[in-house]
Amino acid sequence: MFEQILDNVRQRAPLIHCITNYITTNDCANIVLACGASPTMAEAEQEAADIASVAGAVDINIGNLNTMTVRAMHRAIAAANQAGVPVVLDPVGAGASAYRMDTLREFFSAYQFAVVRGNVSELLAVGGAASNTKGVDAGAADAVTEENLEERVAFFKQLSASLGAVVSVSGAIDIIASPERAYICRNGHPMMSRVTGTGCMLSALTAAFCGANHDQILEAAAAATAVMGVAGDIARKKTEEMGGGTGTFRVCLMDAVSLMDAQTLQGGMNIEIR
Ligand SMILES: Nc1ncnc2c1ncn2[C@@H]1O[C@H](COP(=O)(O)OP(=O)(O)OP(=O)(O)O)[C@@H](O)[C@H]1O
Ligand SMILES: Cc1ncsc1CCO
Ligand SMILES: [Mg+2]
Repeated sequence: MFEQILDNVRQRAPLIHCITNYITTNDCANIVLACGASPTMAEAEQEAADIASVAGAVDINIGNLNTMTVRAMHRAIAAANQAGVPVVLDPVGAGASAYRMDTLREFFSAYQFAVVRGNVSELLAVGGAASNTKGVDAGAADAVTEENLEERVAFFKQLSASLGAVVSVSGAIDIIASPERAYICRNGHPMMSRVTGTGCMLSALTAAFCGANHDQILEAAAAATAVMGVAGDIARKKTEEMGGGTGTFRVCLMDAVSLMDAQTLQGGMNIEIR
């Protein structure tokens, strides 16, 4: 099924409108291209609605907010909701500041999101639980482990129900939850958290996958996570062979997403459903 979802991205090449942070915007544009979709980064409030309303999906990332981009985000999300375009929200740094939490609260009260995708500390904060977020990074104490997996899956299924959105949580163990069903993904490598923006890239990738698969949002979000995880495994191996560090790894990760095919995905992914 994930192979078909990937194939749809390549065949349909959806336009993905991203309003993201300037730290990782180039990586987000490149990962969208790498998977076969077509990115446009546009954050002027004057044009946000025009672009969002004709996109296959919209990616909203609150990593580095300012008054102007928040205004553009409101325009883009409202237009996407009006046009039936799925919106992926990355609540970067949720729990780190009142400004981020207030902005998220405004979003959740006014709009509908297809997927809310972030690291575990961010999604604990979104769900109103105690969060140990370290700025934009997940706190070690919040990690999903084999011991707390059952409890976390239940929490994120419930959060999915209350947000009316798929909840996609990244870390060593990824959880992609709807109210009834969750995919658990155990691919990837800790080196992924030593490169900035792998989560931002995963959100952009999730938007690309949703943009080509409007009728299967849960599966599209899980497939995006599986592709990123398998790419992380491949990149780790390549980096090791080259004796490289995090810089090499970043390039290998992009390569692995661009070269991903059905067979590699099928053979590499470690996914379970609960
Ligand atoms: N310890 C780990 N082991 C395996 N994979 C990991 C690990 N940590 C992160 N990943 C993978 O890295 C990607 C990004 O996840 P992470 O939780 O670091 O996102 P993030 O905190 O939102 O990143 P950022 O905000 O820096 O862009 C996901 O594909 C995730 O599966
Ligand atoms: C480092 C950083 N700071 C704000 S956004 C961002 C990119 C990773 O989320
Ligand atoms: Mg993040």
